[in-house]
Amino acid sequence: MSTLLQGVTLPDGTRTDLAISDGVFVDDAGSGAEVVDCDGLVALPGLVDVHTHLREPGREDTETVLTGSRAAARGGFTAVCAMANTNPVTDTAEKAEHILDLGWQAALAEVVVIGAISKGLNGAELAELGLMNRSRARVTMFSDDGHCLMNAQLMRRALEWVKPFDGVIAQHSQDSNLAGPGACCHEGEISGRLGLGGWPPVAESAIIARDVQLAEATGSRLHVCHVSTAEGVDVIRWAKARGIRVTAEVTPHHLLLGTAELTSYDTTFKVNPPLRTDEHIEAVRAALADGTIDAVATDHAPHAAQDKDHAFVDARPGMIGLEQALSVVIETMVRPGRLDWAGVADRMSHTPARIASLQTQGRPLAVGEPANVVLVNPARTAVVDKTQSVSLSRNNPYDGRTLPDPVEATFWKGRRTHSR
Ligand SMILES: NC(=O)N[C@@H](CC(=O)O)C(=O)O
Ligand SMILES: [Zn+2]
Ligand SMILES: [Zn+2]
Repeated sequence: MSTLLQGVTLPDGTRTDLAISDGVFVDDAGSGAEVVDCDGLVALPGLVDVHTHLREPGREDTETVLTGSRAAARGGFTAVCAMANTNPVTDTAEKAEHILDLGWQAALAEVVVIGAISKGLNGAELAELGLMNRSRARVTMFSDDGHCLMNAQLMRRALEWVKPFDGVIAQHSQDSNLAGPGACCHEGEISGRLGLGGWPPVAESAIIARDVQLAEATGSRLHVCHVSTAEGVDVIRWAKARGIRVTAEVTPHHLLLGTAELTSYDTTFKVNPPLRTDEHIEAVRAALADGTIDAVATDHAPHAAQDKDHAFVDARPGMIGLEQALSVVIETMVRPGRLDWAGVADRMSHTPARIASLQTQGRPLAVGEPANVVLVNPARTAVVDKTQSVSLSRNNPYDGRTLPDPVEATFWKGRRTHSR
């Protein structure tokens, strides 16, 4: 099976042909190769998402490993890291291997398993970190995402535990003790106006500050999930300048959407951390541009209508994002000139692959490398229609919006996993 991507533009702007055979880039695809006309298309290395909720096992009505992989491929992703807050929680080697096997059965993207830090996400007792790492799933990233790991001693132990295998602890940085009663949006003018409890920015930055100090004390790797505040960015910038081993991600929705979405109390826009005000949106965009925030991660969080159709305070937090992630990054970062294609390749492929210790993802588009590639049409725009999603859920915050619609085709290990 060979393919020739003819006349494609690389992230650095050079125009070339890319030949694929047996899953890798080769010098010559041979005479029988399928030729793809890539005139006007940019090739990016397959995107890597370090933060995806796939909901299997437990809520297969909202997403499965298969449907989530489909959404990933459609969004240009060749790898997704599956968060541990399933039911049951991914907190043992056996459960980690189960998710891994489901990923291989779906065979539409590399499904990388994230293990829980604490048993059952209870925040009290460490899960089997070492056994998950030594399992077939080779778990290197651990997170209690959905919950903030509040216990500093447990955080310290987790950081120490993953150090021998250069693992990473990914924290959902929201200090629950600093949340207002029923906190479900940004604390500020908006929470007062809507009469909703708020999350102050310091609830995020105070935990990040604690955790980077623990990362420094242990010499271990910390990853900060979904940074949403200027204050959080400031702490990360300080920590990096000090040489602390911290990486951070921002979601597409925190790059594009703000508190203005909440005035209709539409629970699609309820998410943790909450959508913020313009000053914070500007801060995370600037931080992604200058590398203080290392990566874009979707936090794709599918929910059923029955879990969203409630008063704002009671609805489940989270929104989907795999299919429109690149669209939003183009809209907020590429079109305004804040990231070029090489920058997009870095923030959405090379760097997330490094954070998750993936050997065959985030590689250069070069002979001998695995043929993980997404073909991007930079000019195309469309109106997002949530009913057209291949995700099982419809909590799509971009529904009805005109956005770039870039993904023409995705190839994982040389095999086409999506085409328009
Ligand atoms: N982001 C969310 O609001 N929800 C996520 C959990 C999380 O990422 O914290 C979910 O699992 O639904
Ligand atoms: Zn989270
Ligand atoms: Zn999440």
